[in-house]
Amino acid sequence: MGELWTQMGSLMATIMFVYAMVERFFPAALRDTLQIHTQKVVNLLYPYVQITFPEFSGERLKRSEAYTAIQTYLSENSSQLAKRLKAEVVKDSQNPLVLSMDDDEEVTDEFQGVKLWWAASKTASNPHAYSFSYYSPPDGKRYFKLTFHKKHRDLITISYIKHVLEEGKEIALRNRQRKLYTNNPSSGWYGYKQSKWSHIVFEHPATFETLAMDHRKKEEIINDLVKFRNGKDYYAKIGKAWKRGYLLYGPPGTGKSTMIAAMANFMNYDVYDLELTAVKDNTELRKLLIETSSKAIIVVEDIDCSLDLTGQRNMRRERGEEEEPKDPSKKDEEEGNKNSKVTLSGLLNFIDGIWSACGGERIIIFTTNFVDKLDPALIRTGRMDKHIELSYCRFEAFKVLAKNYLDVDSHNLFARIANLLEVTNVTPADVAENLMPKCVNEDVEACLLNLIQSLERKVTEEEEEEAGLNEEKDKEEPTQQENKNNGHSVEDVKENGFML
Ligand SMILES: Nc1ncnc2c1ncn2[C@@H]1O[C@H](COP(=O)(O)OP(=O)(O)OP(=O)(O)O)[C@@H](O)[C@H]1O
Ligand SMILES: [Mg+2]
Repeated sequence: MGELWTQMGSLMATIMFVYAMVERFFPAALRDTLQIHTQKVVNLLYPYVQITFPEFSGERLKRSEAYTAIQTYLSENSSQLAKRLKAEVVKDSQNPLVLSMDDDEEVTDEFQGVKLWWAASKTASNPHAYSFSYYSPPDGKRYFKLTFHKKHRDLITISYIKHVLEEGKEIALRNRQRKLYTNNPSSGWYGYKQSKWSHIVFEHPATFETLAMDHRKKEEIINDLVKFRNGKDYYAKIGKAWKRGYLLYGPPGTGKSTMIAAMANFMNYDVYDLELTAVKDNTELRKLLIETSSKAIIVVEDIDCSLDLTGQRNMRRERGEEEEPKDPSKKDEEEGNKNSKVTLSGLLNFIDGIWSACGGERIIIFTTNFVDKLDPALIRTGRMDKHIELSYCRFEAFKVLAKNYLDVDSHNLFARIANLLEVTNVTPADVAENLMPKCVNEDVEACLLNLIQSLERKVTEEEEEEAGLNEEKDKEEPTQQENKNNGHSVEDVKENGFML
């Protein structure tokens, strides 16, 4: 063994000596020729192909998208195999500390039975080369190097690299922090911080499991969403933009906003809450649409209150008929609307005009308490493809709320509650409020009894109200009859035979 080391040492020394001689005495031109020929010989004998993906490319030295996608792909798939890892803080990620392989580390990957090698490397540092550049690192340029056997060239260059880039982007999307956006008034669109949307991190805990509604209806919505999410090729095949509209309608407190949050969590989409009254005109509306990303839900809450979009009312005005008397509480709202010149046609174009197709994979949701007030054109199929009614709380929805709030599946008070929920209309919001323990020592039974009391009170109130109405009706009826008989009661008519 000792002899072997001695021989190796002397061989190395000889190589170094010859290399130093060549460097020193060979003319530069001759040296280059020698290098080219040596490379050719090596290429003949070396059966592997190498591809490098530099971190910064292009004139503006922007971080390469391919590099980022490869880094994400390798972090997820191969970081367990690497022995030396690098921890980086990544902005907008669910897990801000991301581990990736360190420089000069190598991992293997396999694709369709073919083995390949990824290495993370960096060129020697040159502190002067980029001293003026903000983007470039002073410690050399990083790159990934992919090595594979030349007989798999087609498979790797055509399929594998595409797979890595797509998978990397998909992982980044999955791990990103989702955002809730709202539109800025257009006065803030210019200047130093020009942005049409402001955002915060979207952190609503609602899910379809916690949403109280009919089980079958819930399943139907989930299936519809899954079909939409996987429908990229289908939408392309039928020549339709990859988007879908949902209209959520029902009384206040029945879970419309909660369902939007559950949908966003289920689909892993961002939410754009569009405040229509802050949009000046149709052009601005289009600009806002262009600035939304794909994998997003665009929401217009209370569409009936946002703008004067009720076609019926416009038609009535055209016919010169009187409008319904205005609710004084809506005065302020309408005054705000006067500043907005967004028209119904602008909104229709927003939903399904040519511009709406840019980006793809978007869901548009309108919510309203009064579905009948909306223009049929606004909610026709193709614009609002699926109409979902969220209604009052029945027993099945109650069971979900009882599970959420009290963690019970059954109780002997459930039967009474079921009967009460059949005869009165209460919203899930009301039921939820009653189920919530009001102090630390309130147990399940106390909460259920609270609910029963509140439901019974409501039933009694409704009965009294109905009795009052009937009484009024009874009083009114003879008066009407008297009027008809010119001031004489039915009995008068019968007795005296007055008839007109
Ligand atoms: N179907 C439901 N499932 C679970 N919780 C619900 C449901 N409906 C209402 N809630 C509860 O009631 C609260 C109010 O519900 P939400 O804001 O979703 O109602 P909404 O239909 O959007 O009302 P509005 O029409 O006034 O905007 C929620 O915070 C939620 O806790
Ligand atoms: Mg709401």
